[in-house]
Amino acid sequence: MKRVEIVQIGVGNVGRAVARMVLKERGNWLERWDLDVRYRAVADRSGALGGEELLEEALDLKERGGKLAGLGVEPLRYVISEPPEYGVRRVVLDLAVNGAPYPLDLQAAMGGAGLVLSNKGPLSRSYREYRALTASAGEGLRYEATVGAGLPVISTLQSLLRSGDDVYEILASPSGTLGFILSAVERGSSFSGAVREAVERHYAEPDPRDDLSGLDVARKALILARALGRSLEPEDVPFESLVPEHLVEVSTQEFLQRLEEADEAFAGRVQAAGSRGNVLRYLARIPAEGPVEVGLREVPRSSPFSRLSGAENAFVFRTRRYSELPVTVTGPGAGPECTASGVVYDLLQVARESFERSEEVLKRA
Ligand SMILES: NC(=O)C1=CN([C@@H]2O[C@H](COP(=O)(O)OP(=O)(O)OC[C@H]3O[C@@H](n4cnc5c(N)ncnc54)[C@H](OP(=O)(O)O)[C@@H]3O)[C@@H](O)[C@H]2O)C=CC1
Ligand SMILES: N[C@@H](CC=O)C(=O)O
Repeated sequence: MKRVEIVQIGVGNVGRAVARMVLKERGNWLERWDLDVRYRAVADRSGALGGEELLEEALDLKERGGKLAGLGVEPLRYVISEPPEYGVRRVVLDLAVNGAPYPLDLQAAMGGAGLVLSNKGPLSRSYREYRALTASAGEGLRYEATVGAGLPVISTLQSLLRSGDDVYEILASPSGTLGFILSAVERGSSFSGAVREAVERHYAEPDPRDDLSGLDVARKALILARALGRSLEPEDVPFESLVPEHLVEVSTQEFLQRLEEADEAFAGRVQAAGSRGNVLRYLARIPAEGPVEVGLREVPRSSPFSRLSGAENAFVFRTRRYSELPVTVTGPGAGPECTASGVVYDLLQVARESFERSEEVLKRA
């Protein structure tokens, strides 16, 4: 039997969907691949809860907004420092937000654990830190869910590059939240109502201003540019904010309460584009060379981007082999269930490949 233990950082909307999917599906993995997957620990900001005994209770507690500390936790760094039992493969799932777990991700990768990310933070720090993480984790790193949630975006890019194609540029509408808001306002919803709905559907980042400011799109563009082989720094990807100036500094709670103050101006921008026969979309252009562009664009109704609605994303890969008719990946690009699918697929790939690699080594020995 091939034994795998999960250390999961983050038990938020995505984290809970992942844990529930693993608990539901793992019986099939055991039957099909002899893969025995168990939780070593789940962690939130209050610490790490070990084992599986209280896992269901922990998921319910987090659903209600509680902290794992209430169930008894140890520091996450202790769990990461302690190696798994002999023969057990560890996979760390970083489903947290922003860059804080980076040192633990790095430590886990250096210790030989697999690393699966939905969190964009660890891959969008300085280029030096990016290289340290990707070099340490090697083939054990997967991050499909960081861009386009469960859509096969990173894997499509990697298969184009690995098969020897030249990717000239990626054009994308990569924000579920911004796509949802823009298409809702086009149909007559208010900006405030659309933002609140994106939050309720769990498309948005914990602070939706990380979506509205363009930061989340810039991070995705940086991840794609780096996957293309470009050694860019975060400041090489400037982005255009849609957050009203006077609501930048207030708390998240106050921002959500005062959203109505931005309704008129936002509707005005959408209507002005509409009167010219266009729509607004928040796009990213990631060329193989030259500046990466991220911002709000007015696109004609004939553009494939104008047809996107709700949390739909689109990624258009223009390459040497696909120059006239580009490769396009499109579908829902946000939401806990879709994101969990991407994470769970990566988890299985990392785990299975890790056992395959050691079987190869044994065969050669
Ligand atoms: N929602 C979506 O559609 C998608 C999300 N993602 C990415 O997935 C990640 C998770 O998103 P989501 O679940 O919606 O976010 P949530 O805010 O719902 O959950 C985040 C979780 O991470 C925990 N956390 C944050 N910082 C730390 C830390 N330093 N150490 C340990 N735990 C930490 C939080 O702990 P606590 O509960 O204590 O606050 C919380 O449990 C984000 O990075 C997001 O960008 C990617 C693709 C799509
Ligand atoms: N907040 C993000 C979630 C996925 O990365 C989005 O809206 O696209």
